[in-house]
Amino acid sequence: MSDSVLVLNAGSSSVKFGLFDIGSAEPQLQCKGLLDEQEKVPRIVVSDASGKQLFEKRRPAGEANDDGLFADIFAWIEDHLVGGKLAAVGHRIVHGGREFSRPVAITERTLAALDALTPLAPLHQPRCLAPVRTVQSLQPELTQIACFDTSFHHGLTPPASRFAIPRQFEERGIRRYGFHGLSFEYVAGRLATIAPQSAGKRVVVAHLGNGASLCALHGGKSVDTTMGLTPLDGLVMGTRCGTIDPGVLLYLLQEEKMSAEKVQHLLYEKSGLLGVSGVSADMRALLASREAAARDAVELFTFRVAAGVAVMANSLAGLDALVFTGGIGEHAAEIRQQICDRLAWLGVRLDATANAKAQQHIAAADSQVDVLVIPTSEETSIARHCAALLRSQAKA
Ligand SMILES: Nc1ncnc2c1ncn2[C@@H]1O[C@H](COP(=O)(O)OP(=O)(O)O)[C@@H](O)[C@H]1O
Ligand SMILES: CC(=O)OP(=O)(O)O
Ligand SMILES: [Mg+2]
Repeated sequence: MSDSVLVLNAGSSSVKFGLFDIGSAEPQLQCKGLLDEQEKVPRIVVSDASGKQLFEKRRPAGEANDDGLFADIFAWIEDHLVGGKLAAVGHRIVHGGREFSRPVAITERTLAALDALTPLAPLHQPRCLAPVRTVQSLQPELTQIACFDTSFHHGLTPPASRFAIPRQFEERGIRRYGFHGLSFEYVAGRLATIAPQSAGKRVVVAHLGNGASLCALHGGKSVDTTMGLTPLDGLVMGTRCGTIDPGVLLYLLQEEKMSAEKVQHLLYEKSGLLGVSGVSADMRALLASREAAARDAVELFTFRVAAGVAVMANSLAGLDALVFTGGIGEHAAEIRQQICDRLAWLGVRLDATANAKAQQHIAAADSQVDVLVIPTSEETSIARHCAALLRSQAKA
């Protein structure tokens, strides 16, 4: 049996992991797992590549950190590695800042540089970096590789990358970085296989999960995206406000006398679907709710996704394909329908039956825009990057 890579993807509402065999050109998923913290009792669930459950363990609710969780994941994987060895652990790191434009092996210096980016992704960066430290303490010799959400957007140029503030701030790195790049990269690759006629054209990918953003792809490359310096910008998210008049922040600070920490907490953790609905950050709960405020939150979500698609279409000077991915994008037919209804003026039309069944192609025959559902796999993107980096290190 050949070597494996363990991939850890610590997102804002879930921790996902995958064990990949990297013996062949394309990494092969051996097993995958999930910790769903939105359930009342958080559970780790491990299943094989086909989805058959292999292992389940409940975690105590409200743990102070994920150390115990990662120790459990590690123990399970070590027990199930037959033959070959674990060559590396690959991590999804949300912010790579100016410095990290491609995957790197993690050193103490890298870790310190990534830690310093925490103010630019306060919800994510600590969650992404904690498992790096846990693995360091469990297996100090094991290679760990950082793969960045921001890398895929590194080629963004003005005007898409620029904020309208004095230029000296841009020189200091205050610009749009964009996130969810590992997901957009994976989806762009799948699109090239599934719909090669659309892949090279003007494509908008809607990654709609707990965090949500859009990416304008031209020739498979990111040319615009809705997130900015931080993953707070753009669409309405589970608990994040998305685009907001910056005057609101000034008002909260100056007139409401809120501290910067309180404003950060409000905008990252208490806003978005949760803040508007007062019910939940989870789209499943909002769609099931009879509360008017839950409907308001869904309406604002779809309104802003559709508005964002129009902005991305502007960057592409048109729209040939729209792809839905992420937890909401893949599973919520009603949300896809509402968004596409709002985009009818751009020539987007859904086939209601195909949409309800979440088929790969969901555009109606008369749609001017191809519409697809493509399940994402940030873990596969990370495994590919790790395998490539390990191969290049072996050659060097
Ligand atoms: N069947 C479903 N219907 C509606 N929304 C769903 C469904 N399944 C998952 N979701 C939504 O997807 C979100 C999680 O998306 P995901 O991409 O897995 O999250 P993360 O951003 O943490 O990676 C959940 O918060 C939930 O709102
Ligand atoms: C960048 C981001 O928002 O990530 P997630 O969707 O995992 O919260
Ligand atoms: Mg995610």
